[in-house]
Amino acid sequence: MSSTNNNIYPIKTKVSQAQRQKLLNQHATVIWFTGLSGSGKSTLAVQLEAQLHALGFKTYLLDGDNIRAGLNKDLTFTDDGRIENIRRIGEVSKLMLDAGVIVLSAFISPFQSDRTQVKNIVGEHNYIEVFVDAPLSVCEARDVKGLYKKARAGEVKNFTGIDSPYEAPVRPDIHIPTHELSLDESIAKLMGYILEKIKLKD
Ligand SMILES: Nc1ncnc2c1ncn2[C@@H]1O[C@H](COP(=O)(O)OS(=O)(=O)O)[C@@H](OP(=O)(O)O)[C@H]1O
Ligand SMILES: Nc1ncnc2c1ncn2[C@@H]1O[C@H](COP(=O)(O)OP(=O)(O)O)[C@@H](O)[C@H]1O
Repeated sequence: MSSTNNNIYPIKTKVSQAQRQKLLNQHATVIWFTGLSGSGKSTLAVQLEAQLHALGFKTYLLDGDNIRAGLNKDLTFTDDGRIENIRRIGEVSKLMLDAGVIVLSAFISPFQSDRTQVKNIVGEHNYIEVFVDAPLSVCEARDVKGLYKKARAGEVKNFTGIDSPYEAPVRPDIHIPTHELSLDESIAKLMGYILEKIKLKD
């Protein structure tokens, strides 16, 4: 018997991912929302999940604030904290894909290399990247949680767009400029792209 890594011996299940997908009648996919704080990731992910669920798809939404309140509450907003945050969410997303689920992941995920790593972890045919795009000035004016104000006052450190970087995706699968599109228009654009991809093909 050979070990893959330090005496770890993964078991093989009797039920395959293909069988789980068939039971759920969907192509398990990760829909990855990336963008500045206040760009609209959570709003879009919540609405999209509701619409997909209403159509009978089995979904689960992973959202930055929720995950950082539990699984990842040990992590900070330093570069290293964010890198580990996204690595873990990539692995969680992979487990959920294995379960056959449509995963909506809404994280700032500011670094291109981390998003590429997630794509590699879950497989590029199972990954749809959504760039939720609004200029920093618009996100700051929205200031949904008052965090930009705190960051400008120096009360919150390492805030994305202020004193921590955001690397915009160069070739996202979908680009949603939320300062130009209404929520309904944004959801229509997302549905138009995603519905075909998550249908199970024979
Ligand atoms: N320093 C700093 N920078 C950015 N965001 C901050 C920070 N501190 C707290 N918050 C809150 O955490 C949410 C972002 O968490 P994420 O896990 O998505 O961030 S990351 O992907 O690890 O960069 C983010 O949620 P969104 O506004 O929905 O993006 C904030 O509510
Ligand atoms: N097209 C749009 N899509 C998503 N949110 C929008 C859009 N237009 C305006 N907004 C507003 O922008 C804000 C985005 O906040 P939120 O979803 O919490 O962003 P994030 O999760 O990226 O931090 C909300 O107040 C939302 O109503």
